[in-house]
Amino acid sequence: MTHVVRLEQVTVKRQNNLLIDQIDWTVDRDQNWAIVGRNGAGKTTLLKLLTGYIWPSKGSVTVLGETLGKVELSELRKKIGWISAALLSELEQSSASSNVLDVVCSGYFASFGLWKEVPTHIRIQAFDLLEQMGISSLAQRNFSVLSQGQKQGVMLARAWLSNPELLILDEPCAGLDVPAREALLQSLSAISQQKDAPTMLYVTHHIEEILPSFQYIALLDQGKLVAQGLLAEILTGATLSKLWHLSVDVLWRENRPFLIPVPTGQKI
Ligand SMILES: Nc1ncnc2c1ncn2[C@@H]1O[C@H](COP(=O)(O)OP(=O)(O)OP(=O)(O)O)[C@@H](O)[C@H]1O
Repeated sequence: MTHVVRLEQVTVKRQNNLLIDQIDWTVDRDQNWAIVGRNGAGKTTLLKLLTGYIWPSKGSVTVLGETLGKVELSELRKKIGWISAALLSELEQSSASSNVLDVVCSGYFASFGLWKEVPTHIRIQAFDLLEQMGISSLAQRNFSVLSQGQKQGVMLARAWLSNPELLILDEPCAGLDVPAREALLQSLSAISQQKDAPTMLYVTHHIEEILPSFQYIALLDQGKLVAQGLLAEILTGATLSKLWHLSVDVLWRENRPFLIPVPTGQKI
């Protein structure tokens, strides 16, 4: 079986700091992973490694069967959808005067802005996706005037349209209120249930965002992968308390985890 992601003994060192420390990690096609760790743990660095925006100091990185260093990155990136604060700020700069439908359609070309004629069937597909997400009324609105939650939804539709094999979500619900968060998660859940759904990697600080379709988790601490495997086994009060140096418990409802700080709030 071709692995979607395979990291072997990967280390990233910058100015004597170990950003990533000897990580071994394999993601298979039918696995969706949550990635959790404290601020500065190395989560975004790990994601940037997968798309070739950061180069390892040691070790090998293979993504969608291609070893980085031996592949044309622009071709590889066309197969990867990415939602992050960095992408949002790129879109805000490049698409300030574009309407929402055009921003979604730019996902088809993996470009910022539209430089080519969009085929009619792609426009229809883009509109259908917006409709499926309940935001088609925004289609003709200028992207720059959207609220944070609306922009996040448009980014997801843009990534969805590009039909990626790997979908990377770096804190996609940051700054969203609860209804906007749940709407975005519902769309994500719909994507995960499609035939040929992409493999998803989801970075978050909020475990209640981890949907039942995410069955695996990687815990990062100071650049090290300190735990990885099945969510049900790893996501416990004990492991999170150790990771965060804070007493917490995990409560499960409807197959979703919720964080409960232990009342004393004592540091462990
Ligand atoms: N080019 C660089 N040179 C030196 N240090 C860097 C560089 N890029 C990132 N770092 C450091 O690497 C560490 C990991 O950063 P990263 O952005 O991956 O963390 P994160 O887990 O995504 O954090 P957050 O949850 O706050 O977004 C941080 O301490 C950061 O300051």
